[in-house]
Amino acid sequence: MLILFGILLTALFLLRFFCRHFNYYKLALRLPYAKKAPLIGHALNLWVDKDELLDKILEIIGEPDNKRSIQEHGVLAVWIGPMAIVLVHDLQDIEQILTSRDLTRKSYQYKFFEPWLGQGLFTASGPHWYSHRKLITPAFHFKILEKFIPIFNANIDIYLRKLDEKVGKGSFNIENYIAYLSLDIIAETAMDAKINAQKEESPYAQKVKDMTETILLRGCRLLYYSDVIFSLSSLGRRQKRSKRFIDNFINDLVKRKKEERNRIQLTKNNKNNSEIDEKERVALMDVLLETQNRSSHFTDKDILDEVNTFMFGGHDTITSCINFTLYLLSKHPTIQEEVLREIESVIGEEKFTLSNLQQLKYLERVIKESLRILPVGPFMQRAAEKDIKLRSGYVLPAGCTIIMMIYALHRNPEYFPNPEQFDPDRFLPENCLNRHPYAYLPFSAGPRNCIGQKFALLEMKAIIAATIRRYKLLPSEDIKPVIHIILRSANGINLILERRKSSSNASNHPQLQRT
Ligand code: HEM
Repeated sequence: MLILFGILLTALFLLRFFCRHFNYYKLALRLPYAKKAPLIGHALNLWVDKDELLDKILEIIGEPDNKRSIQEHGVLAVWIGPMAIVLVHDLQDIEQILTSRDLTRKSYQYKFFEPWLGQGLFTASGPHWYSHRKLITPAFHFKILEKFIPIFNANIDIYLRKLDEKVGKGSFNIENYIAYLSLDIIAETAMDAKINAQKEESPYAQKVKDMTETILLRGCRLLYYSDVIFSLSSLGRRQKRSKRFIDNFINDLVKRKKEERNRIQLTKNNKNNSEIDEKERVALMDVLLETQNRSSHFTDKDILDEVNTFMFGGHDTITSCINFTLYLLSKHPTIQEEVLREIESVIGEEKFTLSNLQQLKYLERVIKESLRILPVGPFMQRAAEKDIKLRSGYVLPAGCTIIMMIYALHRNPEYFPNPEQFDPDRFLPENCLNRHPYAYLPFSAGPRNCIGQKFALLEMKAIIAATIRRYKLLPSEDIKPVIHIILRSANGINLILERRKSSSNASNHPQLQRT
């Protein structure tokens, strides 16, 4: 009797569930789909170690039937139990999604970032995101970015000293050298804080790494998708401790910054207060405080969320892209020498400035090509808020998760012939002329594109140029790309360094003399 009642209750529950989601299933079931076990779909295939996820997804879309379906229709639904995840490959569909006003909401998985980033730009949606995006955009103006170049220079000096110790010592993993350098730079540019991640064990840097790791691990364990189970788990408690530390650290900085700004305000009477002094040292946080002065809707919590967002968005991404580019240069000595020739002719042994970094056009093409082959954001996700009819006639139902396949998009031979070949000349102006603007999307596009891309390009140019100017990079071990939130290498970036003869010694190097 009890069993019969249980079966009836389950059937009623399922019936109610399918009735409520009738439209979703009606439309989702019409999409071309990757065939797999009934009911559970690909749930078991994607239940893999975090290092294998990229391979598994590529394996699914590489299966002959699925590949044909993607080429023919531009979309493929992968079922994970009752959930349809729609992989979108066609560049016109991707353009439609990225430019649609109804598709600015991020997918379910982004909620795992919320304990850290709150309602910062990366995670927010709707009117909150829209108004903040408008308020924060001026923070990335070249006038402000220019003030960051001395910060790049000073931190790069420390990095070069550290790397000097690796010359002549054989293969080593450069990954953490870049990671700590970019953390020092983003902490100083975003918060005006010297965290000295390169010099010593930095508790703040440790907590930031911890936060990223706990988010990654949560995403890999279905059980932890439940907020309750996660918050009771040891991983959830670890995340909470890191979050508390990070928030206290930033809130203290905000408090000190406000006091400092009040002091400065008292002493300058004749200046236009809404403008940032040309000579004044400025961090992204100052721009947020300036914004708060102008808009009473911008709260201290908003500042905390946005600073955390800058720290997240502006550190791992840059680290991964620089690491991949150095790796690719080590594998392509002729291109590496061309990069060196350009640095010698444009900058010589001088310090980096906004102007000379902007003139490194060949290096810019190298970085663009590196981001094509190894896009740091290989998949971009959205949650459909309304039904979306695609060019092919298929309809993505409201409620489904959409994954745009940037990794595959960048390998479309129609736009990038011989796609696995590393060839920076693909980005010569004449070669870009007739390319579809949505064929290459390392920073996304449309209203939710990367707000920090100009900042990123400048920093990456400075770090890569400083490295190549001083060392010849020799390859050591092939990388294994994996998705750990972003694309990175599972086995690190192992290289061999040789000091260049043309580069002057640390003692007479203009940058190194200052530290
Ligand atoms: C190589 C470096 C970088 C790459 C490849 C990159 C890539 C991206 C991509 C693909 C997105 C869109 C994500 C999505 O729609 O899900 C994005 C968004 C974003 N990025 Fe970056 N990024 C980089 C560096 C930076 C830096 C340096 C900052 C800040 C200092 C930054 C801040 C942001 C923010 C705040 C967003 C969210 C924008 C919005 O939704 O309005 N990024 N980035």
